[in-house]
Amino acid sequence: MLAIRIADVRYRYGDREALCGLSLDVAPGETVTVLGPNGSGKSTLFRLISTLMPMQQGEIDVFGCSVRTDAARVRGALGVVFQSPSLDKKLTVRENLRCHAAMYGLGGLELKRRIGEMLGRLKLEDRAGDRVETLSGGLKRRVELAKGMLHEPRLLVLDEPSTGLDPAARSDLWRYLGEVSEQDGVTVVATSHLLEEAERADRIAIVHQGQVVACDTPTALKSSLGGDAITLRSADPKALAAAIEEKFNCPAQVLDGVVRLEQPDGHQWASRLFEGVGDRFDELTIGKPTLEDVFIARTGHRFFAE
Ligand SMILES: Nc1ncnc2c1ncn2[C@@H]1O[C@H](COP(=O)(O)OP(=O)(O)OP(=O)(O)O)[C@@H](O)[C@H]1O
Repeated sequence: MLAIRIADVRYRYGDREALCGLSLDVAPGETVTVLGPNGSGKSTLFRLISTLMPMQQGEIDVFGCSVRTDAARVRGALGVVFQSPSLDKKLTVRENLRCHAAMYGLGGLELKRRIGEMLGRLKLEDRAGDRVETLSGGLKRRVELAKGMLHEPRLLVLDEPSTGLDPAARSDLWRYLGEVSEQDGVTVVATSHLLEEAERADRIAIVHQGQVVACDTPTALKSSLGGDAITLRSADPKALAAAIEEKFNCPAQVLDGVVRLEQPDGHQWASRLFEGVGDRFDELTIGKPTLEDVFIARTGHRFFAE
């Protein structure tokens, strides 16, 4: 049984279509990043999976339970970490965890055990009695995670979990997510608009304008481009692209004033380009394809220009 089955989901806010037939399957125990630029529909998808908004069209099942007809069971299987802080600043770390546990009917010795375990795993033991308002951003995120994991969910969904974290705290967060996935078999689905952190997951679902445009392991996505990414800067990029296409009979794309090609043998292409059209460009760069190159290849847009 799949951990999540998302089939042809559409969602509109008035005239604006935020999800346009989005489909994605997630297997139990996987970590998946839903990667997309601002406005691509990630938070809308997160809200639908976590039953915070009613579905309009399409289906979402969590461990076989429909978010439409079985929302209570879906919620029982889910741990949710929101983009905006959900902690009570005036309460201590332990008090926040206790309040959350009450909503799941947890109490007594079992609750004590779970709180102790979460505080230990997230290295929060010595801060358990501190008010949340006195904690750093990274520590607060760890408390959010402890809260999301307290009732031992089978699936953890996180909306932009590294918002406001510095690179070290972000790395800690992903190490922890890797641990819960490997040690506890928890399925992790996190939205992100950060290319570099998306690569920490087993698979990446790239979302553009409310649809999944590519979904695979980070390595497979990058190797799907089949070669090196070559970029050329020129005073007249359109004329340069036209000259390359005519001379070498290969596609050359102009994006944000830069000419781009993808070719399997970048270095040989560099000498060909210098010989053939060297007088038309000022700078040539060759690199292994990045996730941004994958995004450009699949959408025709730059990731951060959206
Ligand atoms: N409450 C709302 N009312 C109207 N339009 C909305 C609402 N929430 C989101 N939208 C629109 O739906 C589209 C998708 O937004 P969504 O927040 O799901 O994207 P996102 O990928 O999470 O973006 P971000 O990374 O900026 O959080 C956007 O065009 C957004 O403006």
